[in-house]
Amino acid sequence: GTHHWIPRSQRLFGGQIIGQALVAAAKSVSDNLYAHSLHCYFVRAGDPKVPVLYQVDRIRDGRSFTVRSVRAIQHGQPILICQASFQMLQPSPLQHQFTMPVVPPPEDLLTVEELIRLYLSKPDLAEKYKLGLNKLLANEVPIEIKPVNPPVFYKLTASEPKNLFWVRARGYIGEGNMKLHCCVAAYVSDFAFLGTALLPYPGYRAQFAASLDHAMWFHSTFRSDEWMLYECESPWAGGSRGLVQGRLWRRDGVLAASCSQEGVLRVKPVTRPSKL
Ligand SMILES: CC(C)(COP(=O)(O)OP(=O)(O)OC[C@H]1O[C@@H](n2cnc3c(N)ncnc32)[C@H](O)[C@@H]1OP(=O)(O)O)[C@@H](O)C(=O)NCCC(=O)NCCSC(=O)CCCC(=O)O
Repeated sequence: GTHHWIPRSQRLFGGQIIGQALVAAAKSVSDNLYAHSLHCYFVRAGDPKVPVLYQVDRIRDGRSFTVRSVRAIQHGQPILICQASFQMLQPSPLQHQFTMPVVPPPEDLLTVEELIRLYLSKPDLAEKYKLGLNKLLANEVPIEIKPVNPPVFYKLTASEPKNLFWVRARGYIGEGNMKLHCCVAAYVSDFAFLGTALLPYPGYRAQFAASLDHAMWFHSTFRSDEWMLYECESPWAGGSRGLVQGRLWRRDGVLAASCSQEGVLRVKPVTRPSKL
């Protein structure tokens, strides 16, 4: 595996490692099998200077379900362990899902880049904020995001640990095969996910944040290069960790995938200049 976007932390983006691990697992199963879940642990930081080797163990080929175990390796040591399970299509009368939240369509909302440009155009914006916003703009990620409730940059207001945004992979993937869309969704699902746990704490900034584990369940067909609504919430934080859960919705209201993640979150208070 080679690298795309590298986060500022200079450790490999977790979503990239999961997505590539799923590519590796999917290559070892037959075409009539579809990914339905994966469970991963991030055990070491990924090194952006070298590629990643994905080693797949064929755990079991069953009649309906097939399980693979993948180790992502760098410098001879695992950085991620991932179990992925595939199933042949087996329709059933048992079928239900939650209802997608009602939100404005992506066409009515601005991308993160457009929001940043809007902020940068404000004449009274302090120089130090301009620098930070320009850095964010230069941070070219292969994902497009349209927040439903755009953040007010640099305003220290606590909010509920809930976040809603439209998301899609940049560029055109096409119908392609469903396995590829699942791999791209795995990439997308890790982006800005753990940050949901920090929303109630604007007085603190993350000194060290990294995902510890990530699980996903794929429910229906979808296209990761088309807008999906990512509904994220954090039901709990404690012990220097935060738990986040997410649902990826197709824009027609079909639940495409569910995700869960726990991450280590070590924070320090934001220091504000004295008003005296
Ligand atoms: C999670 C860890 C770090 C756990 O390993 P560990 O040996 O147990 O490490 P550790 O003791 O936690 O140390 C890590 C670091 O935390 C420091 N530390 C330790 N205790 C404290 C403390 N009380 N206060 C403040 N700092 C503390 C340690 O000194 C370590 O710092 P250092 O790395 O030496 O600078 C490791 O397993 C690991 O690195 N796993 C990989 C995690 C990862 O890379 N995940 C994927 C990337 S994260 C991501 O992609 C999310 C992106 C989010 C987004 O951009 O939206």
